[in-house]
Amino acid sequence: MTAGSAPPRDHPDVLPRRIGVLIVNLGTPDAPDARAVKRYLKEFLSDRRVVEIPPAIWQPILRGVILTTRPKKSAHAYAKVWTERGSPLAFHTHDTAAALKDAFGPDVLVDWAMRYGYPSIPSRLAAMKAAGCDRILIAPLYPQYSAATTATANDAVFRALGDMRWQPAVRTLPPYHDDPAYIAALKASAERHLAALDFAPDVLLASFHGMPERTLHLGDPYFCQAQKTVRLLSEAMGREVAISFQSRFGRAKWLEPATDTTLARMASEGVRSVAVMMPGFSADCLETLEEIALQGAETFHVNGGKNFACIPCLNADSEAIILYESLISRELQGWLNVTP
Ligand SMILES: C=CC1=C(C)c2cc3[nH]c(cc4nc(cc5[nH]c(cc1n2)c(C)c5CCC(=O)O)C(CCC(=O)O)=C4C)c(C)c3C=C
Ligand SMILES: [Fe+2]
Ligand SMILES: [Fe+2]
Repeated sequence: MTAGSAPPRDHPDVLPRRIGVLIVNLGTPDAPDARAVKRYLKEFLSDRRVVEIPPAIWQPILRGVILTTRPKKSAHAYAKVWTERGSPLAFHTHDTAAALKDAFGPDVLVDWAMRYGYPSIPSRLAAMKAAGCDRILIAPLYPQYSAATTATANDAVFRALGDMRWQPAVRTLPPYHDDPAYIAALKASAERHLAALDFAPDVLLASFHGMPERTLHLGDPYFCQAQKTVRLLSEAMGREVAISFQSRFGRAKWLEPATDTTLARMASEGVRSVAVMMPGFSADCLETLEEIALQGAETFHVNGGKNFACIPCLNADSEAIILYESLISRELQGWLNVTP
């Protein structure tokens, strides 16, 4: 084709060039029932980045034991936190993308996808490409890097690119566990919610999703990044922040101290009031709303604690949107002339 001439009639459409930002979160069942939870758990727990046991050993356990017992139990837990808008993790992630829609100007499309379930990563990447995005920033919303979260989201993106003749250029958002904008967002959100309580907590506890302890020794930086987040937050807030790890799964040793035993111990040692925040979760979900806000409160109370508060995740609150605008505009530098 020569300059100025029209493309030949069989030439593929060339759309105006745009930039995509794809926010990625973990994924959640379609409904709070055993069938949907089973489908979700099968996909999630078959991911070799999540359960690092050889498939020949793990798949019979997964199919024969876990998927025959856990879906019913988990569906019951999901039912307690399900809303008119569906799963909290899904609607908060949707709302985050919606709030960022116009943040980077008309040439930047912001969308969201889930690593497991819907909307899927391949489908949203295809939609971005169809809308003319030739450069895409993948933003896995995990402040602390883990192979079980960040890496598997990026793997799914790169697998989808493997099927494309004309790939977009891709960047991935690095972990932001020690980014001043993240620490500032956590501090502002925690202080706003603490100020609204009718008690002043003796202890502020930061509860992170756990991981098998083995992953730390294999080189996963998650544990150390969580520790650093808490140290920086504690310095920024000018108060002690305790740390613990929740959501233990399976029989292996997980990172410690565990949140449930920490809450029980604190209450039995005379701590009267506690506020729990979950800085590793970008959005409220089953693990924060059921495991902490409901079960955690019960554990604290039955062991003698009096006041318990669960601080919401950043979700799509103003602190979160300021944070993501800062992180994303920095990553778009060179693609777009924006100031972080
Ligand atoms: C080996 C099992 C698991 C690992 C490793 C793991 C790591 C991990 N998970 C999150 C974030 C979330 N996990 C959520 C739910 C969830 N997690 C596991 C297991 C492991 N997670 C299970 C089996 C479940 C499903 C619920 C249940 O049956 O208990 C969620 C919530 C999803 C929702 O629908 O609300 C999130 C979010 C992180 C950040 C992480 C490692 C750092
Ligand atoms: Fe999990
Ligand atoms: Fe759980």
